[in-house]
Amino acid sequence: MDADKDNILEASARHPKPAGNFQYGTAGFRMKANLLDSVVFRVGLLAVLRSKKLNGQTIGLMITASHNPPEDNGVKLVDPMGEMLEQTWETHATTLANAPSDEALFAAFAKLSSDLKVRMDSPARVIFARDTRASGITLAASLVDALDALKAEYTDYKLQTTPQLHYLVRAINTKGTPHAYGEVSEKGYYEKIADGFKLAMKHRQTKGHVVVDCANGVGGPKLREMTKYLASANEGGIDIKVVCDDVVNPQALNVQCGADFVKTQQRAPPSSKASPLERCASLDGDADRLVYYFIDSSNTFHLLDGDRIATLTASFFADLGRASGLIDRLNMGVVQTAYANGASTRYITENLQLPVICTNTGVKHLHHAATRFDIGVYFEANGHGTVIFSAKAIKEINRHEPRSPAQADALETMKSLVALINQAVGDALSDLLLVEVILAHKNWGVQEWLNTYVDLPNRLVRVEVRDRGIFKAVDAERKLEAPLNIQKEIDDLVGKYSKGRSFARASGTEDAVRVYAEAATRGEADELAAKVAAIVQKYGV
Ligand SMILES: CC(=O)N[C@H]1[C@@H](OP(=O)(O)O)O[C@H](CO)[C@@H](O)[C@@H]1O
Ligand SMILES: [Mg+2]
Repeated sequence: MDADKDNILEASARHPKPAGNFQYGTAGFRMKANLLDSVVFRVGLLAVLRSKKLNGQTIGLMITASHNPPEDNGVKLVDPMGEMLEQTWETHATTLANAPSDEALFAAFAKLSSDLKVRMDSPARVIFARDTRASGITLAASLVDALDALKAEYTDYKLQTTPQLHYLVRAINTKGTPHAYGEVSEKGYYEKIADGFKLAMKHRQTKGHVVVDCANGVGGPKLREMTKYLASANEGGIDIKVVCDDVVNPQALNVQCGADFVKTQQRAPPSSKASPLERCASLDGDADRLVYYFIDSSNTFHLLDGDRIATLTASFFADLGRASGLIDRLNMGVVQTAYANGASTRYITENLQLPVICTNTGVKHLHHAATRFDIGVYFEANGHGTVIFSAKAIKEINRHEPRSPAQADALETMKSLVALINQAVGDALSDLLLVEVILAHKNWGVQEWLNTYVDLPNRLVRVEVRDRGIFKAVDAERKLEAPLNIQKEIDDLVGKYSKGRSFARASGTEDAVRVYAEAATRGEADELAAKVAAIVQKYGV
């Protein structure tokens, strides 16, 4: 520890902490890039500690601020199986990030390593990557300074999507085991997904092309790369038209395009030249979120968001379960948050007859709940999600003896989807191909997909209050237990609206309270949202 002490103190002096309080939030640390130097350095120290604690398993570190503006950046850690960092360690990250001086930082580091019984002579391995933000290169250098100070082994994977980094972490840590996830390289990532796609598309064909807006981020070059591993549509592959892929000008990132723009603005990027019924999709800045959309023959815009991807995917797996004869052996379910449109929840429970779990916001909560199913489909309405398979599901799928050619076909498709789907984390590129496979199997276009159910009109508003901390949510964030009496006022109001549903909760990523409302008509949804927002405002002064 003494040698570490000198090294940490010396290196930390090059990365002084600015004023302010930092918090490892829903998506790691995220803020203006010029405030992040010390944070990234310190998260690097924690990554080393985490790897040592786990006997040298590889930990991932991603430098990205996803859909935030170009001048922001962020950092998050990836655990050995490609999952998000274990929650108790988020607190440790926050502790290190806020140590007021180099000495205090070392003291906090030493205390953590002793409290957590980390063997400092264990090896430490870290891999890292970044999105296309201009600040990413300097921040990666701050990270390397931390890794060098503690003599950790590391690999810089440079530009990658967030899900690619998760893939690499999982592939490294499962290499040579019976659960080997795939070859440890970017090429291995494309090959695994493309092989799954090709198998799933046997005897099927995609209809026309899909236009993909890449938010002018890292998803652009990576999607182009992936297309090299896929055949064109007339050879059983897919025609992908990549747009909004300007990564030369970093200022263009997420501006007037990308999944967050499309979802929150409920419209196509202004640069879109889509014609009626043309299939369009948008990724976010680090390519872990995906939404689809189209304009119909009367030029009306329709969004096919995370709820739609969840319902489409769940219905397809239910079909495959029945067709393969595995339906009774595997339990299947969907995980959503309170932001899921009520019509989607109803469609899943009533039409698909599948259970739905509602969790707190943040994919780690959804992912965790989805592990309760053998085949768990989870998506946030904003387009972040995936499907995960239990060990039992994989075993059943691999050993089941089909009793007919139809069963064999369904089983083959299931196997190929296990390869195609990025089970470590929601992945826009893998989700895109998953949707394309399902549409091809169902022989559907976007209109048929939309026709499965009718969304309830809804409204999401942001309310700024003095202290959002006083709003304490319970029941998967659908109710407020504090301030006292606020929930009763909201309930009384909601009761007056046909198909009314509304809730308020403090955002985990922004200094605001979010209010969501849905009702039978657009006018009522807007009115309900405005009135609940007024209640929040009243309690928030
Ligand atoms: C309503 C909404 O879209 N909330 C987002 C947003 O969380 P908030 O806690 O609502 O700020 O950011 C999270 C992280 O990116 C994402 O997981 C979540 O879905
Ligand atoms: Mg993202």
